[in-house]
Amino acid sequence: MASFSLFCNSRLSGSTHIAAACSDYACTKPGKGMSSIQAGLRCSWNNERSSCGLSSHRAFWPCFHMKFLHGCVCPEPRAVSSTFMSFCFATSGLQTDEAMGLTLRELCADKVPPLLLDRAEELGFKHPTRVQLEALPLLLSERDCILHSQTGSGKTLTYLLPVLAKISPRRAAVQAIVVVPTRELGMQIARVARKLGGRGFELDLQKRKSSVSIMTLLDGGMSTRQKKWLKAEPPQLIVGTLGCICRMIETKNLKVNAVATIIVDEVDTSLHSATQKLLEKLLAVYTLPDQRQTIFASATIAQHHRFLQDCIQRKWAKANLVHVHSQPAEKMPSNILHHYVLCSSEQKLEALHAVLCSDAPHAAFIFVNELSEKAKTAGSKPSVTAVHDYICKELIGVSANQEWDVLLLEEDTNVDERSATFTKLGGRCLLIATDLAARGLDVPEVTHVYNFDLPTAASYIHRAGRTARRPLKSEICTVTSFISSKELFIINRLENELSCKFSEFKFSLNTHEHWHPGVDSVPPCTADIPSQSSMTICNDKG
Ligand SMILES: Nc1ncnc2c1ncn2[C@@H]1O[C@H](COP(=O)(O)OP(=O)(O)OP(=O)(O)O)[C@@H](O)[C@H]1O
Repeated sequence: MASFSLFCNSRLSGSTHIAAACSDYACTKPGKGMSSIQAGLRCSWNNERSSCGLSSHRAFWPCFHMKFLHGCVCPEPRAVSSTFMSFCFATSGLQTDEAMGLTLRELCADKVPPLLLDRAEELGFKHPTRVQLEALPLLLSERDCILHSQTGSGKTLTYLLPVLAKISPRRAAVQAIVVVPTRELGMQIARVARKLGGRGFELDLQKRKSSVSIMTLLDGGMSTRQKKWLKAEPPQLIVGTLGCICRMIETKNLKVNAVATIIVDEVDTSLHSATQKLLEKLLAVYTLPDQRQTIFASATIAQHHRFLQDCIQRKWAKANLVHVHSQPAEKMPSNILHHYVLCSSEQKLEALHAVLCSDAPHAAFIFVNELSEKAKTAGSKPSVTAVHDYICKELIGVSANQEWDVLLLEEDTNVDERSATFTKLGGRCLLIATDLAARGLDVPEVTHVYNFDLPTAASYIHRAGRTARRPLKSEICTVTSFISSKELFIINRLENELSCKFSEFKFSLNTHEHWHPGVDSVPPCTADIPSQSSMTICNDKG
């Protein structure tokens, strides 16, 4: 038996909503724990306080067994279920979700085929990450959802499991679409989907075909063979860029009448004037929200309350769209250290070389800003290429780390080279890239990220997020930005906007050996911020 307290503004509606919220959330918990949670629910009033007792099955309600009886102000009765959940996680005092002991299998029991769960376990997904814990029950009960959580927190598995579980492998029709901003992210998501649900477990226990066929529709990569395949034997899952998917629908190569789920990954990248029109067509014209489940995902969604309302008003999603905001106080993983190096623009390349030699990262991403349109028209050499060439010249063959695979990724690289670069990612690689590589790419070996040029705050989050990608571990990773003294104010701004602390790496150009950090092993300040979790809910009444 465990209990918690909620403070509400209004007695009557508060008590009703708490009861409704608890049973609503209990209903989203699959399996045998559910009935005992509902049975044990009771509400009573005590000086403006509604106290709910929950007795539950141990396996399904582990967080309540560890800490309970906390107060939580509920500002809006309708938001009570979000408060309820955020409260549970924020006050549970748990460091990792693994510590809660709940397995992915228990969380998804009865809603995800055992073969799919077996495969997830084989791939190392045994315990859910925080966002999986919060969102999977909702997604598995068919709710439309905005998944808003840190980079590397496991959003891909969060939406792929319910999608693959819902697809009927014996029906030759496109049943789900994942929209991605770049071809590299598309290739990566298709790879994860194939590992989970693609060829490999062809037959289920009743000896029926149970693998899902997956196809990518990525810019620049549509062959006649693919178009024929789309028509003759449609795949069940499509992973593609918005432009490519819309083109295929308009040219009637892709039929969407059987689509039951659409996921828009990195959704904030689709909200610019050019792409938003295409997104509008896909979500509100070619397909209808009432006939499908809609999932949006990103680590950065500016003005998320407004985004949620807009989605409902524009009929991009159903009116009961839920915003799952996992750990909102921590914009970035707390195991990332943030450093900056002060140097003039002429010294930058040398400084980068020196830091690389000093850090000797296992694998790293080096981000360089794209050239301005003006510079491009003037025929200037992209600085990303210049950095790549310099690194190759200086590092390869002379350094002790000559086994690094130095790779280049930028917009102007042709499709085949981009695919080749993507397949080489992993192991001991140094990728020099523009922001093309900032979104979603998952190379768990990356321990260091370098900002040769400073990005915007949102881009900083995504670039930094290419490291620290083992959600249930806390190895320390580093992001180093190279700035001139004139750019120091930007660092201050980033500190405020991102709630993180930067420390200076001091360095002398003549003596690379004497590199030393300004402050030794500064713990990231986000570690001091109390862990929180919140979730906003919007129903028919808004
Ligand atoms: N339950 C889990 N247990 C262990 N590892 C996991 C689990 N879920 C996901 N991962 C791993 O965590 C890493 C990050 O996952 P993923 O790429 O889905 O993050 P993300 O939240 O989509 O990040 P981004 O916002 O940067 O795209 C991947 O290497 C993935 O394999």
